[in-house]
Amino acid sequence: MPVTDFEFKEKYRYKNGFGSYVETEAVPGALPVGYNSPQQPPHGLYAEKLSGTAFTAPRHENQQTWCYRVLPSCTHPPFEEDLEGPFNLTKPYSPASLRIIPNQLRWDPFDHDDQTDFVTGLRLIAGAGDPTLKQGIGMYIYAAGKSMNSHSAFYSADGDLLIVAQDGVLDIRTELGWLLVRPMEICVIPRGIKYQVHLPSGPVRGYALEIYQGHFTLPELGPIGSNCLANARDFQAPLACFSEDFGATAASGPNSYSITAKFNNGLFVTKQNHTPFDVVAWHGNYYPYKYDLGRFNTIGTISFDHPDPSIFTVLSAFSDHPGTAVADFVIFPPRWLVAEDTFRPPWYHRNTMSEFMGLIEGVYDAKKGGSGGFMPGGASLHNVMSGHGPDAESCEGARNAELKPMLVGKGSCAFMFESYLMVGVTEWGLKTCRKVQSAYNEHSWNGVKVHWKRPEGASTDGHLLK
Ligand SMILES: O=C(O)Cc1cc(O)ccc1O
Ligand SMILES: [Fe+2]
Repeated sequence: MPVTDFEFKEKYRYKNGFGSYVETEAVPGALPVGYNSPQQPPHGLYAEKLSGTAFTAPRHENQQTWCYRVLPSCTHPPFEEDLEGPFNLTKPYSPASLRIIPNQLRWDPFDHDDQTDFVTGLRLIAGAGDPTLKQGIGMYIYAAGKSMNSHSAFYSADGDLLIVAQDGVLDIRTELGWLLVRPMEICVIPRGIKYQVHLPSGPVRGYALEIYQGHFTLPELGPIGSNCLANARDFQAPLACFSEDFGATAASGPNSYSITAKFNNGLFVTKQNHTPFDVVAWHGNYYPYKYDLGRFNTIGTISFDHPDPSIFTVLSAFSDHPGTAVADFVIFPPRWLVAEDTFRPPWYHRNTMSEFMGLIEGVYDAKKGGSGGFMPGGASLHNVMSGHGPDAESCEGARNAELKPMLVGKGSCAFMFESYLMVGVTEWGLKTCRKVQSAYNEHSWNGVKVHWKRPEGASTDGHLLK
């Protein structure tokens, strides 16, 4: 069900629609009419264009936003590399530092951290490819106990970041307006857009997926038709919202704003004497957005067999090869299972894609919950062609279950980042976090029983006895 318990605030008004062209102004008349870059934009604002695709990208892919702001973004001294910063990567970042292994991995819930904010609490756990080539993905765990300083902002030049709120509320101020993201909600912050994360309800923990290439889109619906899964109207874009604090009049003195850029998975910092949240109006189709996973219209079989999990795709980042995703964001929400004469949990499988999973809340139907199991705030990784499937207990339960209509996953939601890329794990993911469950394989699958009964007349070497 959709998340409904929110306190209405003027700042949480949104424009609905996925990939829509949005126009929003916090002050009437701030958007120039007809022009993008008039000689003198209204109210003494500067026009600044933010591109999300190459200028010459085909129309159906082209993404850009025109911002009308107090000062342009270039007005700051050079960046300096934050070598002491807490970001958990080797410096400079190299894809070669990732451990690319076939082992099935599962992590206990990741620790909360009172000392970090959203940026210092962001940990790369796994990934593939290279931000400098604009190819690949990064998967993150975040844990933060403090709001970001009100004079700071963060952006990533590496890609678009999809944030999955697992525990605690994120109140995100972006250059283009505010997004409130609660557990069971997600948001996407596109490459380059600056933001500041506040924690109105205390500590937070969650997951994030960065795509170094392309953008997230809605999956094709094929014969499903024009509705279902994530409907376009349920995606929400912020409205323009700005502060005034700049130059000699800056309330907090010179260069008191710090801007942190994630650039090739390193952090770089600059200072400036004006707030980056000074966009009074904007228009375009390149903007951050949020989505309430409770609005996902889940579909499934009403006859038999377990369909592919692609029916649960919320967002997909397409590769150049149709149907093969750089990354799919897939959820497993509560749903009715009615399949007859069917092994209802996920089948045992080996997948040409890699599967990173997390649990937002509840219990996942194919895995034990509780201590040592798959727990909210934990994760698992089943890399390319690494066999996996229900643990022994879930398997026996499913083989022997009475197959009446059953609601699975009530109060639960697992998700998957599925990618056609082979994924490597960072040092933090394998060691430093100290959450890897060393007995994952043994506990899950050692107890998988042999049910094979050799039919009368069959030999033990596969040949029929004459
Ligand atoms: O491995 C998993 O649990 C995820 C998954 C779920 C499903 O219903 C089918 C295939 C699949 O990989
Ligand atoms: Fe799987």
